Amino acid sequence: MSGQLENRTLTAEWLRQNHELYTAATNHSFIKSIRDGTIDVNNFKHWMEQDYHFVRELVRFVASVLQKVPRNAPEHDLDVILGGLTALESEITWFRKEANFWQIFLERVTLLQPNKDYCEFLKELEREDTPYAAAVTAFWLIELVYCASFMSCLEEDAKTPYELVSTVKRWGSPEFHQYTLSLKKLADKALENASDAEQKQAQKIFVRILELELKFWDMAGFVLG
Ligand SMILES: Cc1ncc(CNC=O)c(N)n1
Repeated sequence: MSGQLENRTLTAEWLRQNHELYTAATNHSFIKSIRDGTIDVNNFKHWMEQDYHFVRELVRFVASVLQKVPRNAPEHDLDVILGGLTALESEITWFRKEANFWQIFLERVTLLQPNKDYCEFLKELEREDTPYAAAVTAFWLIELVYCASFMSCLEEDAKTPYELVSTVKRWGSPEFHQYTLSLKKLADKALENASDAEQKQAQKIFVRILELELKFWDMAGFVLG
């Protein structure tokens, strides 16, 4: 019964409608190569240098979501977004530490086109004319793609290399999963209260995020030379 109710939410419906794209974004060959231990370390380093810069733009986006939380929302709603924002601070510290370990020079990275495109899209979402419902739905989905992807690398039969365990735990842990469920609740509540036009806008953004996540993995798993 509760399962049925859950599946009637807009986020669940959109996941069903876009099942193929969602699966492509969460079962990418890059992630599979981590899971089966065959990953080329250069691909991993390549992903990390690009992702660090993406996350810096993500901070600005999450700050914009925080500002859009309705003042009459329960205190808990703001706390969830604030928790997401503070987690990004330790994430940035973690990226720098990892970069040091892998001998990556983060300040020398050239942003590749798929990363630039994604960051540009985040900037659009940061604008005032992107309603809270669309923004919080986007935020949930951005986190969900990483969670669902990296969770698979922690399954019992996964052969994730030891050096990558801290990475996959960052996004694939049960705690991170719980956090994505909290975001999903915020998204569904906001979407329920949104106008038809706002729901349509959020749905478009939903599809765009999945496309951008997929292209981000494609970029990461491909190293020239
Ligand atoms: C491209 C991309 N999508 C989602 C995430 C996960 N959120 C925060 O770290 C990420 N790091 N990078």
